[in-house]
Amino acid sequence: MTLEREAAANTAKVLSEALPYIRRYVGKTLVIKYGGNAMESEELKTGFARDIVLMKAVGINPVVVHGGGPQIGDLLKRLSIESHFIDGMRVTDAQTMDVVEMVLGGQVNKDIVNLINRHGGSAIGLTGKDAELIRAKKLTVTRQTPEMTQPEIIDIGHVGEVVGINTDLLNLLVKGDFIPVIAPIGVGANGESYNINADLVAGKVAEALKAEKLMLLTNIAGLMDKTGKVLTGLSTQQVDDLIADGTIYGGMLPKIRCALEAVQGGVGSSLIIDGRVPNAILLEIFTDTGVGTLISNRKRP
Ligand SMILES: Nc1ncnc2c1ncn2[C@@H]1O[C@H](COP(=O)(O)OP(=O)(O)O)[C@@H](O)[C@H]1O
Ligand SMILES: CC(=O)N[C@@H](CCC(=O)OP(=O)(O)O)C(=O)O
Repeated sequence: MTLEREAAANTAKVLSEALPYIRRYVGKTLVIKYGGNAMESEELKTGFARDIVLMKAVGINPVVVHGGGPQIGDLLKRLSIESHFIDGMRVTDAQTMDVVEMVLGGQVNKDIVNLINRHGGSAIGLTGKDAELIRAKKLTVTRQTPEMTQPEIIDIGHVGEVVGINTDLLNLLVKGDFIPVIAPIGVGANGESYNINADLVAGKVAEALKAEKLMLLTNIAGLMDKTGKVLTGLSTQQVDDLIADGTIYGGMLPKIRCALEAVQGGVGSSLIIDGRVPNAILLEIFTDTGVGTLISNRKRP
């Protein structure tokens, strides 16, 4: 067999092997959260866009929620505005909120939409303000140390939590074969803007759409223990213990919480996977070699 013929035979084999996986997910909705850290190169972004277009082409319905923490950080730095985080959430004053809205709703959202469309998809970019897609209220953060008799309330500014998702809009777009690309900006009862952690938005969107899967693409192999081993199949209690002993901190806190909550709220399974691996989404959906942290009521199929 010539080399060309051998390569073609391999391609045909790979496609054929994907058939049972494609059949399993046809017509199902998958919510994919694309973290700002997993957008670190043009090559990765292009690969992500192609994976999303391929999913749609075989009849699966991807809904994308994106982050952009590092990109917000870059512009804040250029503007000499300092920012800091509490429990993985950016403390957001009015000035920072303007920057968040510009970067997430403008630069990052349109960049992803453009990439998907250039590769043959029909992506529509939205923030939570479009048709009130993400209704939100101010997030209350509390902190308690062993010395304190009661928890103190910490004001982290214009940071929100999701109150409701406009599923009519998303269902309409999905039915029309569009790919929604959502920036995690919420709108309050009086039209005010809220900065919401993108993982939390993805979890709530997945719950509201009763998605088959929530995939959280990040810049690490998964949720790891202190020795660096990727942990999978964790219960709420195990996660609570890992938070209490400091194994889970920072940006992983909202991620693992929303992965658990989504499954408790009816999503088939949640996954935390390494978005730096080329074709991470395809590996997870169309093969048995998916890796990362799986939270599910079922066993990995
Ligand atoms: N137990 C843990 N396992 C893996 N990563 C962890 C853990 N605890 C904290 N982290 C941190 O969480 C980060 C992922 O969160 P984040 O930076 O917010 O990603 P993203 O931008 O993809 O949402 C990791 O890069 C790591 O620094
Ligand atoms: C409240 C809060 O922290 N919001 C995030 C929103 C973006 C985000 O979540 O981006 P990643 O997924 O890339 O981390 C922020 O301001 O960075």
